[in-house]
Amino acid sequence: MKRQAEAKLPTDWGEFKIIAYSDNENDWMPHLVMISENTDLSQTVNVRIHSECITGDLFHSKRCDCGKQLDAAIKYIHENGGVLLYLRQEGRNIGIINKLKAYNLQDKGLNTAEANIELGFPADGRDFKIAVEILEELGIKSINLLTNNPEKISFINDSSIQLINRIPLEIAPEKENLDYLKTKKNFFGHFLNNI
Ligand SMILES: Nc1nc2c(ncn2[C@@H]2O[C@H](COP(=O)(O)OP(=O)(O)OP(=O)(O)O)[C@@H](O)[C@H]2O)c(=O)[nH]1
Ligand SMILES: [Zn+2]
Repeated sequence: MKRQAEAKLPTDWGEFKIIAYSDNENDWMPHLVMISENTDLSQTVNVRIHSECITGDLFHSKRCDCGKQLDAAIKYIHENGGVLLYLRQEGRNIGIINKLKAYNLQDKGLNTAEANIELGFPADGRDFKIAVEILEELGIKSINLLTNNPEKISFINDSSIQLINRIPLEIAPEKENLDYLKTKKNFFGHFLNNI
């Protein structure tokens, strides 16, 4: 995992720097990092570790809360300083094709975890090793993490990175994603108070 390229990135939210990380300089899908201007990486840094969800992040799908979490995280990071890690872990690491197959199974009554298992995958195929590697490469030693996911918390707690605070990133449920959020809370143990 290496820093392959970086550039200034002005956005609707404000000024960021974007960095692409990959083993291979010709990788078309490198992990991406957005750093808000004036972020001091030697202090405790606000960090969002976001797993790619093209349907939610780009097409504003209502099946999940990913797109709204991404927008809220970028806004928070712009306002308070911080770093967004955009990890290419589409569909909790099963890829977009399998995620669409999982959606069909969910339409037949399976929940998000059961659908993954029915397709022969773990309920959640991610780990956050890459996130730790990237944070280390950036020289970050201490973070506040924007998440509701207890797995991310324990992964960071077992790493070289010091976790100071969890910043909740809870989105108001809608009827289309209520079952999805219930599974997040009841099966995966996410800290969700509005469900
Ligand atoms: N396999 C599968 N993946 C999904 C589904 N809905 C969303 N995802 C993926 O789930 C990932 C986001 O993970 P979530 O569990 O929603 O949230 P999280 O990032 O673990 O937790 P937070 O930090 O609180 O947001 C993205 O990669 C999405 O593409 C689904 O129904 N099936
Ligand atoms: Zn999503």
